[in-house]
Amino acid sequence: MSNQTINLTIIGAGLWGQALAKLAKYNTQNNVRIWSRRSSESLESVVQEADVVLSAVSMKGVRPTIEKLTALNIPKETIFITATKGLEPKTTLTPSQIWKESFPHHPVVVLSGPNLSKEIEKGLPAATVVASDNVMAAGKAQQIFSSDIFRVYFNNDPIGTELGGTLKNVMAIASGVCDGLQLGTNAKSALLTRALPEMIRVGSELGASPETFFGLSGLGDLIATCDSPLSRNYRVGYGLSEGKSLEQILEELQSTAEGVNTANVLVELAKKYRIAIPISRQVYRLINGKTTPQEAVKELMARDLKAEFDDLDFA
Ligand SMILES: NC(=O)C1=CN([C@@H]2O[C@H](COP(=O)(O)OP(=O)(O)OC[C@H]3O[C@@H](n4cnc5c(N)ncnc54)[C@H](O)[C@@H]3O)[C@@H](O)[C@H]2O)C=CC1
Ligand SMILES: O=C(CO)COP(=O)(O)O
Repeated sequence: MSNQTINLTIIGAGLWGQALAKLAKYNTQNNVRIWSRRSSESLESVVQEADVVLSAVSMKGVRPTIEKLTALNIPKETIFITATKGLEPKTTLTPSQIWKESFPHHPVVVLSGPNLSKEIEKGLPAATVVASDNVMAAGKAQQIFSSDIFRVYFNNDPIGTELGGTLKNVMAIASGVCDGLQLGTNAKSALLTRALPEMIRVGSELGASPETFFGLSGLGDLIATCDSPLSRNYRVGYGLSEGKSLEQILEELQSTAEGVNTANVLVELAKKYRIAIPISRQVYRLINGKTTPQEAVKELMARDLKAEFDDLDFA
């Protein structure tokens, strides 16, 4: 691995932006700056010299951040890394699609994996994926973050990698409900197993490779988020199972739970492309007050009987 200094600017000083800054600083050859809306420095001053700009803002911050950056004169060699897990409500685009649309001549890399920020902050070992159609850019992202506490894999399916991390947030809400209602290990296992083909159906329709969902950013993040009270999305589901309102849960959370917005956008996408999303649909109904946790479980159990693999095409 080269010892060349890399100038990295991280935009977004939330939980994930700070954890990623810590990982990047762990490798002392990186020169790391972190910027947020509340920073005293101008955005221009922190991106001017950057080789790589990483965005770790929440979904609602992606478009405003990009609008600020497009007003600046950023050299086209600058690599953008997006670490946001969400879908844009108006356009249903993923963050990397928005970055690519706004910066068509820049390399864009997706970073996603089973990476609960609290564990990363403690220095516990973890792995992630960087995905891009630009191999050199992905290699640079790998170089920035790889260390003896963080193992970084590469793939060339940015959309699949991004959708794994995005769609599992909706499943984490369902999983929190499952645990909160004490439905047992069999139910939880069935839920997570059926969540994966649902995610793959959506991904395939949007141009992702099915295989990607069996990797760290898909199955890996599904396991991490659906089985940990450290996940905010899981906590949303758990709270709903206790009869709390979504408003109360989000007020108590004081943090980002992307699965709520993602479920709403996903239902629109599913309608447009006619994709079956039974689990996500129940999550959507639940967060919008159209069903109760108990009713949602009943409806999932009462669906028409079908073959286990009739809707997946791995060819
Ligand atoms: N915390 C975690 O464990 C992980 C989070 N992520 C993803 O990273 C993203 C950020 O998550 P967190 O840092 O945990 O959330 P957070 O709530 O701690 O921070 C959100 C960040 O987005 C910024 N932001 C929000 N609205 C904005 C706007 N309109 N303009 C500019 N900036 C805005 C905030 O200033 C803040 O820096 C989310 O998409 C999340 O799914 C991904 C992997 C792990
Ligand atoms: O994406 C995450 C872990 O990979 C973080 O999950 P939450 O956003 O549910 O906390």
